Amino acid sequence: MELITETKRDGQKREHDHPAIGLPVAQDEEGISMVIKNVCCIGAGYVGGSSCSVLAWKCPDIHVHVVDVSHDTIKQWNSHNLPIYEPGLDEVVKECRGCNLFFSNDIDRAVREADMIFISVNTPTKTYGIGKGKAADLQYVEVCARKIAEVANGPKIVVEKSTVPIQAAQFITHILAANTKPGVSFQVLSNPEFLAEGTAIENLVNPDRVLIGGEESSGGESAMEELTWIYHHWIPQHNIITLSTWSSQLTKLASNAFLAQRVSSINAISAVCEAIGADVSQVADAVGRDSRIGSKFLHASVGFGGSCFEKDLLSLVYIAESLNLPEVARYWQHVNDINHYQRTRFGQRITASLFNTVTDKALAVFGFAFKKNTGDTRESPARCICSQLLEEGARINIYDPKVERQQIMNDLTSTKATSEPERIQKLIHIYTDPYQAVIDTHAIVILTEWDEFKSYDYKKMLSVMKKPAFLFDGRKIIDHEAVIKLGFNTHTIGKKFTPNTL
Ligand SMILES: NC(=O)c1ccc[n+]([C@@H]2O[C@H](COP(=O)([O-])OP(=O)(O)OC[C@H]3O[C@@H](n4cnc5c(N)ncnc54)[C@H](O)[C@@H]3O)[C@@H](O)[C@H]2O)c1
Ligand SMILES: O=c1ccn([C@@H]2O[C@H](COP(=O)(O)OP(=O)(O)O[C@H]3O[C@H](CO)[C@@H](O)[C@H](O)[C@H]3O)[C@@H](O)[C@H]2O)c(=O)[nH]1
Repeated sequence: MELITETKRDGQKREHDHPAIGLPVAQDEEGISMVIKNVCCIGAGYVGGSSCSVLAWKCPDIHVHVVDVSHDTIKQWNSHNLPIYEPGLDEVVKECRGCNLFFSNDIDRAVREADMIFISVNTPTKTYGIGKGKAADLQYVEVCARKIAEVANGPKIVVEKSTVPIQAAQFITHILAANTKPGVSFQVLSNPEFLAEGTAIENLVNPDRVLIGGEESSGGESAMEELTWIYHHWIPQHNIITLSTWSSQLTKLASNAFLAQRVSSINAISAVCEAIGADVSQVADAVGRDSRIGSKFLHASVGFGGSCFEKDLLSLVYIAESLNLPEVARYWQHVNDINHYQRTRFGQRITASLFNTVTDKALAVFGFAFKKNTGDTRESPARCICSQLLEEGARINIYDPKVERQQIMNDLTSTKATSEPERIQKLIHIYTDPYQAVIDTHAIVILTEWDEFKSYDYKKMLSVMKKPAFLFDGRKIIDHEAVIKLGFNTHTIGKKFTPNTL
């Protein structure tokens, strides 16, 4: 394995390739000795990688070992090119890696050495069998529970960080309890993660709240105290909420459902605005000034994306259906349905505005990630809208500052996206320069809210485009008056189109 040399917080240059052991006993503020904290995290994805990097950074007295089944992912965590893009993450990893933060594939060793084990593996929507298309797939969580049961050699606190349906902690507890050996005991806690991609480091350093759910027993309470002690290194007590396991798990799903519901609510209003001639930005601003409502998550858009909102909404729908609460299930299902409606509506508006056909027309697409400041394309509205346009025969020139070319190609030509991958592939061109991407196109379509899109020279772009030139702002980030003055026919969410007569 390649050795990395990095300058650490003590100013020393160090090389490393494997986890160190034998860190000193930790002490809290009063100088009371706490148990040695060897923390292990199973799953080196967005959540495991970022949250444990911050944990190592804020707790130099804790040894943090992040493990994963994927060799490629771990190789990247141990390189200068991390597997995920998050503002600020590189700096945190650089400072701690090789000191008290380690990444490896040695899951057995990490579990054995840890006194606290975070489970941060993926919990996608099931694509098969019972609950297909709605229920969370817990197979990876179960594999972790069984692995911990198999190799644990002493008392362990198991912390479920993945987003899971209620009752998941019970099934983890059941698997662990059925496999206890002499000298081995387990406590299971729920500690859902609330970071948002693109702002993960900021959210982890200054969280609105941290939830710690556990059992009402002396073992459960002392495990909760241990985890509270870790978070106390940087988070004030009033932001740490202890609650029951079920409340903790349900709060995570409810929080995402509430946020998604706000986006769908304003998007539903945006359709009304377009029909009657009101402006959704004005409505959102005025509605959000009511302090009981607040202004966040009221930005109308092409719809929400990302790996969590849809998945967690569907999981909530499935739970409600399983509990025989069909009205509740329908309510949350509709939040997701409005999201699909919003994406489709925008794609249809593009085709309708371009004289009812986009066949063989070149369109420049700005943005493919599901939101700005991330390279993540999971459930990105751009995937859905591009697929819609490709189905209509449009040629699309895509530019995104962070998404890799291969990722875009995979997303648009996978069997999930199309039944004709070869035809579709020929219609897609990926650009690294937005000014090249617009040459000879009929329209610019903005699908991610990257800040750099606001400051482009649209006059220069217009000069190399076909006329009449169109601009579809699916994120409402451009100065529309300015681009209309330049000569663009400008369409945006939540506002009626006025033909450009200039
Ligand atoms: N991405 C987010 O912004 C976010 C935020 C909050 C909560 N969550 C939740 O956190 C969980 C993880 O999400 P993510 O985005 O980090 O997922 P991810 O897909 O980025 O990472 C999951 C990692 O777990 C690894 N893994 C799977 N099974 C494993 C096993 N048995 N042993 C070792 N490694 C294994 C995978 O290889 C992968 O690297 C999910 O439940 C998600 O809903 C995600
Ligand atoms: O006013 C808004 C706000 C967001 N969005 C879109 O909604 C999606 C989700 O955005 P955001 O919530 O910022 O990003 P995520 O990384 O998906 O984070 C959500 O999902 C995570 C995973 O569960 C949670 O941890 C976070 O708290 C929760 O915000 C993105 O496509 C945004 O563009 C809008 O369209 N309008």
